[in-house]
Amino acid sequence: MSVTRLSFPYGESIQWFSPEQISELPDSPLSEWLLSSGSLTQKLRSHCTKFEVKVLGEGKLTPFRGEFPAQRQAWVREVLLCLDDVPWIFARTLIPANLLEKKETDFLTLGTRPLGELLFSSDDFTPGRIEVAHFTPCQQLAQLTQSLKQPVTQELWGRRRYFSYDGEQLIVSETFLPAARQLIEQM
Ligand SMILES: C=C(O[C@@H]1C=C(C(=O)O)C=C[C@H]1O)C(=O)O
Repeated sequence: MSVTRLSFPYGESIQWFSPEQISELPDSPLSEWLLSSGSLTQKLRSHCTKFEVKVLGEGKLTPFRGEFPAQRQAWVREVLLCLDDVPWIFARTLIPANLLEKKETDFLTLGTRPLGELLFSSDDFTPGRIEVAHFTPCQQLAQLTQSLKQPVTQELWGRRRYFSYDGEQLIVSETFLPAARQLIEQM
């Protein structure tokens, strides 16, 4: 898998909705994956022999318009979650400066360990509501799927979750790549 770090960030500005606002969620089992409340990492691990986090990039960036209104800058982490060498999830996490300061070592030394191991390993972080999105990637993310040899033939589904910690919030968004949707729909 040849992905150039030169293109980080890959994320795009996406319109997120609460599930109730979406007239047609995808059929099950994809809808269950989208709305599942536990750790996505744990769910993914149970469907593969080899689970891998490939870090596409991390750094202090300006969020997209409307992505994190209260924050002018945030620590952004983008990764691919790969199952048996197949990229399933493009994940983009935004951590506000105040929260980064409180848990700096944890976040900055994460590396290829899944963020979920930090967020679900204690009661410190409280998962919030899930939002969903249904979109056609058009810029960097489209180039990324091409470079992964996963052409986008139908809109992608994604989900976004807030996690609260000591009065702060971080945002985790996860986009199901074409290969993931194909394999989930065969389950
Ligand atoms: C939030 C979780 O962590 C996963 C791992 C991520 C990472 O390592 O950056 C990002 C999003 C998640 O899919 C989870 O497991 O639910």
